[in-house]
Amino acid sequence: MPSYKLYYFPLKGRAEVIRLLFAQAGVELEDIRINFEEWPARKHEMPFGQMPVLEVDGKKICQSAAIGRYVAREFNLGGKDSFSAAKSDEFSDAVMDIMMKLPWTEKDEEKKKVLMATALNETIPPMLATLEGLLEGDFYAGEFTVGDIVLASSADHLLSLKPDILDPTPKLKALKERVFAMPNIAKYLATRPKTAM
Ligand SMILES: N[C@@H](CCC(=O)N[C@@H](CS)C(=O)NCC(=O)O)C(=O)O
Repeated sequence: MPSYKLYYFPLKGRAEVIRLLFAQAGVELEDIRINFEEWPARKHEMPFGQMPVLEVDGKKICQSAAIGRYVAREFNLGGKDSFSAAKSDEFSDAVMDIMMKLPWTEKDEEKKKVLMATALNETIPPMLATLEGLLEGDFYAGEFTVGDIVLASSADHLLSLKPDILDPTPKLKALKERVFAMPNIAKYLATRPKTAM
C-alpha cells in the first residue's frame, strides 16, 4: 500500500470528500492541515500554488476533483464500469454546480448575506429538486460511489447554512443520512476536527 499525505487548510472545504473516501476505504492517510499563517511560506511547495494536494509515495496530485476520482478508483468507489463511473461523475459535477452558487469569495459581509439568502432560498432549491427527480434507488449510480459521498458532504454543508433546505427533497436527505451512517464514515465523523466550513 502506498503512503498517502493530504495537504489542505484546517477546513472541510475541497478536501473533505477525499478524507471521507480514505475513511470509507479504511486506508491510512496523513491528514496535514496547514494553517493560514503558515500558508504564504508553503504555497510554493504546491504545483498550482493551491490545495488540496495529495502526495502518493512522494508524488503530488492536484485538483480536488481529480484527486477524488483517483482515490475513488484506487479504492473501488469510482463505479464498477465506465458507465457507472460516468453516472457517479455526473452526480458529483451536478452537486458541485450547486455548491458553486454559494458566494464563497465575496468579501463584503453585507453583500455576502444577500447573495447567500438568494442562493439558499431561490437558486439552489430547484437544482436540488432536479437531482431529487433523477435519484432512483439507494445510490445515484445504482451502486455506492464517490458521487454519493460528494452529495453527502455537500448536503452536510448546506444543512449547516439552512437546516430545512433538504425538507422538499426527502430522497436526497435520506441518501445523505445513509452515507453518513456507514460504519467507517460514521466513525470518522465522530472524531473529525470541528471546523466551521
Ligand atoms: N480547482 C482547485 C481549486 C483549489 C483552490 O481554490 N484552493 C484554495 C482553497 S479551497 C486555495 O488553495 N487557496 C489558497 C491560495 O490560492 O493561495 C481544486 O478544486 O482543487
